[in-house]
Amino acid sequence: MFSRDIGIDLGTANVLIHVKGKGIVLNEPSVVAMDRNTGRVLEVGEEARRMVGRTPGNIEAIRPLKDGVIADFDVTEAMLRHFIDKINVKGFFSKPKMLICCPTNITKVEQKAIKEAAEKSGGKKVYLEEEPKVAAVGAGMEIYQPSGNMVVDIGGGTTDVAVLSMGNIVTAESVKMAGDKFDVEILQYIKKEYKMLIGERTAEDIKVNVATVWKDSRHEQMDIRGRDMVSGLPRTITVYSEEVEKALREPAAMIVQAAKQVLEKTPPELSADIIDRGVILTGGGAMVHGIDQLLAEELKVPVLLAEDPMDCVAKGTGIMLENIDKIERKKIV
Ligand SMILES: Nc1ncnc2c1ncn2[C@@H]1O[C@H](COP(=O)(O)OP(=O)(O)OP(=O)(O)O)[C@@H](O)[C@H]1O
Repeated sequence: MFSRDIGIDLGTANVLIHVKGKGIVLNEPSVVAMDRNTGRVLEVGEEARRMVGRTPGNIEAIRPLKDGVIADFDVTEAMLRHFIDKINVKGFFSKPKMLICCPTNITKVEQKAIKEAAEKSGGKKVYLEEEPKVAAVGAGMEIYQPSGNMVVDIGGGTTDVAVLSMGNIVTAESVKMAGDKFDVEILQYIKKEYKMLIGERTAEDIKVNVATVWKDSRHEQMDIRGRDMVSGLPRTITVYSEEVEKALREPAAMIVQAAKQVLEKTPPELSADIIDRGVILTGGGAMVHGIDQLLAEELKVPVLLAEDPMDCVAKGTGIMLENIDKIERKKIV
């Protein structure tokens, strides 16, 4: 019977859902707005994100997955079910297979609960897969060959670095430093340097429009608004690429360090392949200006940004589900 298998990138910053034959059908921030008094979920996704930093006392906008781990399991489960229900799985002809890609560091108990939540939402068979592997597949790497492929997946909460060969991870590292932490560093820099408080959204705007992690490669400026810590009044200042580059030096160095550690542990034959093929960057954090140049300089290997880096995991789930199909069909024959 016609089936529409579903792949889910359950990320710290965003949730993406890929449906076989349709492509990516949902892409929303991993945010849930709740009533603090009743515990009731008010909004999920984009609507909830608009509320971050702008809610009255009784409403809270939560990111249930923080730093690449599940900070609030019940809310994560509610969010997952909301998104699956939104794409109306129950309206599909047959119950779909689901492949979910969740943070690398979650516990066995959490894995089981995520599987159960997906099954309850209409999944026939639910698989969980490791994020860097799926990201590499989604970026078009031939990870099933006996050769070394290196991927650096810079998400919202974590950066996962992995060398893969013959379909499996050979060496890997995961650090809690990625796109969202860059926002926090920028926020803290503005606080320290200008004695001004800004919101998460403003910090992210600075990261996207002004920041760079590669010295002298970007010369932008932006007027930003916040609250003066001394007078308590609204204030506007101008920030420049050069100062943000300095503020992001340390966090960027942590990502470089994780990649170096992986290369140091990689068997020499696979290292040779990586020199030929280059390192592929995936995840939204990989779009931070200059990170490809910084890594290329530090690792002494070519570094390439994947096409649509934020979509790699979701696309990868689609490709992997087709492979599962092929394996299962072979078993039947
Ligand atoms: N143009 C851009 N420039 C810089 N950063 C960006 C850009 N677009 C998105 N980002 C950042 O990408 C991050 C989100 O990436 P992504 O959606 O891949 O994370 P995730 O998969 O949800 O997280 P994780 O892998 O940690 O679970 C956010 O920090 C966001 O600010």
